[in-house]
Amino acid sequence: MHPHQDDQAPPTVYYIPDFITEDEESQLLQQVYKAPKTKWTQLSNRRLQNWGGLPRPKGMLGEKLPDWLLKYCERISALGAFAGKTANHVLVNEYKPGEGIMPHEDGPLYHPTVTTISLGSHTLLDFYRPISAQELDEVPQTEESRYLLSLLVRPRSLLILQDDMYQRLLHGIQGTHHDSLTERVANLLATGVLPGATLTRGTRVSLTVRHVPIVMRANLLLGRK
Ligand SMILES: O=C(O)CCC(=O)C(=O)O
Ligand SMILES: [Fe+2]
Repeated sequence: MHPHQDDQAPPTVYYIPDFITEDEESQLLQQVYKAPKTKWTQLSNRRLQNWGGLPRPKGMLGEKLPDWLLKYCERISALGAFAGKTANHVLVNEYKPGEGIMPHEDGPLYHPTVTTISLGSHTLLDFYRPISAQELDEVPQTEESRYLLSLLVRPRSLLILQDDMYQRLLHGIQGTHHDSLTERVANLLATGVLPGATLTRGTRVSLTVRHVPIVMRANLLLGRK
């Protein structure tokens, strides 16, 4: 049996090319790189900035978003991406060519919609089936056999993932320098890139814009009104 035969196509993916203009893209990049060095967290294969507070199981100690991010939180929320709520959290990730992120789930702390603006370069976001309990007894599932499809995100685009794409599947980015665009890229038609093309990665900065439902106010934590 073909290993992917019983998997459904993703139910809720919206890909919006040119969601922001080239001017807005360079302004956003300027703001990201203007942030103090201490705002960056260096990980082994990327670095990141966290804005809006640190999401924790008991809630997020909310911090005011700067205007340059609030603008996009509001623009994305106005599309109805967060069921009437306004996004209050932004993760900025920077990937140099060859960098990526291991397949993972984003977890339960967020409203189950993730929206991503890409800046500076494209990337290929790969999606994987989770390992099911019954399969654990059988043949070990390799990353390759669990791979389902990829989405190409080009600079200035907005990607919105909801439902199973967010809650059931894992997503990751391979640490490569070149991406070959095969039939496994599910949104190729929407990107204007021809099948068979190879794209070379530059430095990509992504803004992952989300809504964290449980927010604590600092003054409540300090016991003041
Ligand atoms: O850079 C991206 O588009 C994905 C980032 C991501 O998956 C995350 O930060 O959880
Ligand atoms: Fe993620």
